[in-house]
Formats: sequence, structure tokens, C-alpha cells
Amino acid sequence: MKIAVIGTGYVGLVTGTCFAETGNRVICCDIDEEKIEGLNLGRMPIYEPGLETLVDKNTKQGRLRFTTNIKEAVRASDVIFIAVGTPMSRTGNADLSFVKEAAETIGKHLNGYKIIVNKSTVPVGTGRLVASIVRHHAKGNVAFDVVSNPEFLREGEAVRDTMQMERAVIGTDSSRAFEIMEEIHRPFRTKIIHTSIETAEMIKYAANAFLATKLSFINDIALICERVGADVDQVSEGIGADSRIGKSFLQAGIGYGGSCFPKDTAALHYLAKINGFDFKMLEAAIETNFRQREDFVAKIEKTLGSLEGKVISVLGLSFKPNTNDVRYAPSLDVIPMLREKGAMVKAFDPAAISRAKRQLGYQCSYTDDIYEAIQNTDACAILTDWDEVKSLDLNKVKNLLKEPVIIDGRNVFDLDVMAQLGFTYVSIGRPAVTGRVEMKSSRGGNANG
Ligand SMILES: NC(=O)C1=CN([C@@H]2O[C@H](COP(=O)(O)OP(=O)(O)OC[C@H]3O[C@@H](n4cnc5c(N)ncnc54)[C@H](O)[C@@H]3O)[C@@H](O)[C@H]2O)C=CC1
Ligand SMILES: O=C(O)[C@H]1O[C@H](OP(=O)(O)OP(=O)(O)OC[C@H]2O[C@@H](n3ccc(=O)[nH]c3=O)[C@H](O)[C@@H]2O)[C@H](O)[C@@H](O)[C@@H]1O
Repeated sequence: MKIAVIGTGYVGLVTGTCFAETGNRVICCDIDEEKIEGLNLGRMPIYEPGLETLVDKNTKQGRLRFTTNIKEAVRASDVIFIAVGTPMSRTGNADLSFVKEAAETIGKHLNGYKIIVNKSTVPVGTGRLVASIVRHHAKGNVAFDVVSNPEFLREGEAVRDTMQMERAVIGTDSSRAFEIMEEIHRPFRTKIIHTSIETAEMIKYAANAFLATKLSFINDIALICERVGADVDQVSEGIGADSRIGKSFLQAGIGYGGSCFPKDTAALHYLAKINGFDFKMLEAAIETNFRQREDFVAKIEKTLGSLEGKVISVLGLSFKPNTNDVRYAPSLDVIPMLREKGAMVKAFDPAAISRAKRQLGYQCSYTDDIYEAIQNTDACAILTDWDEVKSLDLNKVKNLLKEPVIIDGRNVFDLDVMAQLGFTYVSIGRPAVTGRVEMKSSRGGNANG
């Protein structure tokens, strides 16, 4: 199959590469010249395990290429995937300007029957909108079909999530388009769910909103655990063993970030609102998520006393491990809050420094040496559970810190081990460990009480 992918970001690049890997001829296009130039030189614009090898293999074997010439890509392809960004607008709704632009470009260069597949996450009704834009700009009565094929990959696991996808949702009322989409997905041996365009669009928002709500639920349980002296990690294990609940997405922490949950929950909330429904449960999930950031900073303050003049090492800038994506990352909320309270911040991240710098600028210093970040700071704040964090030499950490204080937003370490090592260790939804060492801070004491 000849495939064009418009938008060579996390989704477009991974999807296009995996379609090439399964034998299609794929052209990935983008308006970002620097990105395409880099890809043509073998430079990956994103950090995604396993991707570089696949890109390299498929470009060398001639199945994958990159271009800014979208017109040529459209004309040369049978199936065109739209994988452009749909960021959050000020109302909370998804900003569809990139999708509309892509649809217009496709329409203008339609030169025969094509299937236009929307992979971007969009509000219900967008598929029909894309169809009308394409029709409006197409010359003559060229036939085409529009399909909604939402994407479920996770950053950091994107290649595996695509090559071993759990399901493919194909929303279309055209049997011709459905058969071709089925053929493209055959090598993945996955469950195909055939729906209308509207239902497919809704499945994507419902999936992300459900996962975000599950996370906020466990984070609310964590807050109660802190107050009553229970351990949320054990609660998660206990409830997750029930197959009706399932063990995934029950890791309590500093709250979700990333390019999707924040914007997709906001967009679904907005969609409900304009359709006359006040989606209170989702609103509560969104509020809980922000409260996790505020609570985390409050924990640091409660542990150290006034943060004025204190130096905090922040471990992790990306919204989760194995990605350099910092969109809506906890670090972008927490670091400014710490600064506002007078603290200085030394930030560590193995992959996301350059992207974080664009957002945070001079609000902190940066290093990709984890021990350098920790050295001579008043406390260490864990925001991302990178392997580098999980495998820290805690004895070394203890020696480097002014006092052995760790505030952990990802529940990385074992409470008994931290107690044995003499750390003051405050995590999420678990009893605080009180260090044996006297605190130098004005108020002293521990968080969580
Ligand atoms: N990042 C993720 O893990 C996932 C994202 N999604 C959804 O997929 C969509 C894309 O997300 P990402 O890949 O993260 O976005 P991204 O921001 O990484 O990439 C989007 C790309 O589209 C390009 N672009 C914008 N307008 C264009 C146009 N008119 N023609 C050609 N290229 C254009 C941009 O330059 C950019 O390179 C969004 O709707 C997102 O919600 C869905 C599942 C997972
Ligand atoms: O629509 C999207 O863009 C994607 O959004 C998420 O994927 P992603 O944002 O890459 O990352 P996740 O692994 O889902 O993590 C999201 C956030 O939740 C947090 N999280 C996740 C799981 C958990 O148990 N606890 C927890 O705090 C992570 O740290 C991260 O900040 C979904 O998992 C994907 O299915 C979806 O395709």
C-alpha cells in the first residue's frame, strides 16, 4: 500500500515507520523543515526506544522517506493519515487548526480515490468536518472516504504499542475503506473494532478520560491513606488483583502529565458541556490531578520548613520515563511553585533538558549527571521514575545531600530500606519515614503526620 502520513511527530513518525516495517511504502511529511531535514540525516526528533533502528532500516530499504512536499506525498498515496497535533485551546476544546490545514492540503491535491484517515485525537464530529473541507477544496467530483482510526500508543513504549497493538478502532461507513484499513492492519494480528466515525472518535476520548479518572481515583485514595495511616501501594496491589479492576494505572503519584491526558480530559469536558452535560466526575479527576502537584510542594515545605534560600534537587523533567516530552509535565508546575517560595532548584533529566529549558528557562540549573544535581542540596524531589532514579546509590545520595531528605512523587523506594538508611522519606499515600538525623530546617518535622 502507498501511504502518506501528514505530521511527523510522536504518532506520525512511529505509525509511519511501523507501516513501512510491515511492508508498505510510506512518505512521512511535515511542515517543520528542520525536523524533516534532521530525519533525512538520520537524526531522531524524539526520544523513543527502538525507533531509530526501525527508521534506519526502513529508509535504507526504500520503504520510508521524509519530505516537506505534502502535495507530492498526497498525490503519490492511496491512504493518507492525518497525525498532526490537536493542542488544548483556551476554552479547553481541542484546537483543530492543524487538522483543518491538513484537510485543506489533501483536498487541494486530491487526484483520484483516496482514503483519508484521521489519527489525531479529535472531538466527535471532526471526521465529518474533515470530509467537508476536503470536498470543498477538491477539484471536480473526486471520490474519497474519511476514516477515524484513533491512536492508543504510549510515549516511551510507542514502537511496541504499535507493533503489538491491542486493538485497532476503524470508524467508517464505507466498506471499501474498511477493507483497505483491515488489510493495512492485518500484519499486526490485532483485534479490529469497526464502528461509525463518531463512535471511533468517542472511544479515544473515553479511553483517555477513563485512564485519567482511574489515576485520580487512586491519588484521592492515596490522600486518604496519608490521613489514616494506610499504604496506597498495598491498596493498589490489593484492589488491582481483582481482574475487574486490573492492576495497571493504579500507581499513585504526583499526577498525570503528558501531551494527551490533560488536553483530552479538558476537550471531553468541553464536548459534554456544549452538549448540555456537566461532566462532574471528569472535572473532579482534573482537579485532583492539579492538587497532587500542590500537595507535593506542600510536603516539601512541611518537611523542610520555609523554602526561602533552600536548594532542592529535582529529579526528572519529562512527564514520565523514556521520553523527552515535557508537555504538561509535573516539573513545569512544581519548579515554578518552588521558585515562588524562594527555593533554588537544580534539575536532573537524562533526555528532556533541552525541551524543559524552552519552558522553564533560567528558573533552575540543569544537569544530566544525577549525583551532581543532588550534591549539596537540602532535599531531593523525585518527579519522574527514570531508571537512573530507581537505581540511585542511596548511600552516596545520603552523603551528597546536606541532610538525607527525599520527597518522592513516584513512590520509587522501599519504606523499610529508607528507614534503615536513616532517610527522612516522604512519598505519596504511604507513611512518612522519619530520619534519624536532626533536621537543620527552622520547623523540622515530617510531612504526612
Ligand atoms: N503523543 C502521543 O503519545 C499520542 C498522541 N495522540 C494524538 O495524535 C496527534 C499528534 O500528536 P503528537 O504526535 O504527539 O504531536 P506532535 O506535536 O509531536 O506532532 C505533530 C506534527 O504535526 C506537524 N504538523 C502540524 N501541522 C501540519 C500540517 N498542516 N502539515 C504537516 N504537518 C503538520 C507538526 O509540525 C508536528 O511535527 C494529537 O492529536 C494527539 O492527541 C494520540 C495518541 C498518542
Ligand atoms: O492519547 C495519548 O496520547 C496517549 O495517552 C496515554 O499515554 P502517555 O501519555 O504516553 O503516557 P502514560 O503511560 O499513559 O502516562 C500518562 C501519565 O500518567 C502517569 N501515570 C501512569 C500510570 C500510573 O499508574 N500512574 C501514573 O501516575 C504517568 O507518569 C504519566 O504522567 C495513554 O496511556 C495512551 O493509551 C494514549 O494513546
